[in-house]
Amino acid sequence: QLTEDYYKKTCPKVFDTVESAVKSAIKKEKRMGASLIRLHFHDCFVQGCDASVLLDDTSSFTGEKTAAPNNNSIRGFNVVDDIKSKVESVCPGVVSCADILAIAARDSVSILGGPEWDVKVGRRDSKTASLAAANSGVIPPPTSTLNNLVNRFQARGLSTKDMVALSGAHTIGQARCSLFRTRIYNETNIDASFARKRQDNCPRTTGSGDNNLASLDVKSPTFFDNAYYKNLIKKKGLLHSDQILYNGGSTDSLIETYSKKPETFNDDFVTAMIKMGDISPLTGSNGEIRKNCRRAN
Ligand code: HEM
Ligand SMILES: [Ca+2]
Repeated sequence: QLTEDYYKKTCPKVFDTVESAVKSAIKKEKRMGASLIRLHFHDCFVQGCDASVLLDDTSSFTGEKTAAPNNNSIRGFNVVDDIKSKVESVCPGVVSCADILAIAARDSVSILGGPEWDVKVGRRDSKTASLAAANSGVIPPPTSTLNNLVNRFQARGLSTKDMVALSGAHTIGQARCSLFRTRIYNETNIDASFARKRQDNCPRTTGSGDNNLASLDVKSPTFFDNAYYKNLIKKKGLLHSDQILYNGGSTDSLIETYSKKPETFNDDFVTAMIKMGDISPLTGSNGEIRKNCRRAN
C-alpha cells in the first residue's frame, strides 16, 4: 500500500527537506551516504521497514543497536535526528522515521552519482524492536556462504538477482579490519597486491587494529558506480561475502553483466531497492508516527 504521493497533501515539502539535509550531511562527510543506505537495509531485514533499528536502549527497553551486525558498526543516527527535526518543523507529526530512512537512502544513492527513482512512502514506525531477530542471522554476516546469502534474501522475498544487485551498494562506504582480516591473510581467491595493500592497515593479529577502516570499493569508494563488480572480477572484493559472488558459482554471470553494463546494474539495483523498501511495512492504524526517531511516543 505504499505510494509515491502519500504525503502529497499532508507534507508536500518532505522530499525537498530530506534531500537538502542529506546533501549537507554528505558534504560534511562523504561516507554518510553509505551509512544512511545501510541503515535502511538493516532496518528492513528486521521486522520490516519500520525504523525499529533507530530505537535506543533504555533501562526498560532493549533495541537492535547492540546486535552483532549493528554494534560499533551502523552509524548516522545524529543525521537521521537532524533530518527528522527539519521534517517536523515543516509538517509536525506526519512523516515516519521509517520513510525518512527510505528517502535518505534513495537520496544518498543519487547524490553520490547513482541512479534516481521515485521512492514509495506511507510506512509507519514500530513501537518495538527485536534484538533477537537482529542477532539471528537474518542480516547475513560477511563470513556467509553464497547459499546462505541467497537464502537470507529469499526469506525476505528478494531474489538472487536482487541480492547481487543490492550488494553493489558496497561500491561506497567502509568496513572494519576485523571483518576482512581472515580474507586478506588466509584466502586464495584474492589479488596478491590488493591483499598486501589492505594488510598495511590491518594487522594479522586479532585485537590490533580491529577497527581500522578500508574502502569496500578500492577503485571509487565515494562514487556510486559499477566498479564493485569490476573489482570482483579482479579478485579485489574486500569481504568474503563480496568475493563469494564471483568465485565460480551461480552468480558469476550476473557479476560479469553488471561489470560490463552499468545501466543494467542501475536498473536492477533500483528494482531491488524498491522491493527491499516494501518489506512488511506498518500501515493503517498499525504502529505510530514517532516524534523522536530514537524512542516510541
Ligand atoms: C549481501 C549481504 C551483505 C553482507 C554480508 C554485508 C556486510 C557488510 C559488512 C560486514 C560491512 C562493514 C561493517 C563494518 O565494518 O562494521 C558492510 C558495510 C556496508 N554495507 Fe553491507 N552487507 C550486505 C549487503 C548490503 C546491502 C543489501 C546494502 C544496501 C543496499 C549494504 C550496504 C552497505 C554499505 C553502504 C556499507 C558501508 C557503510 C558505511 O561505510 O558506514 N550492504 N556490509
Ligand atoms: Ca525494522
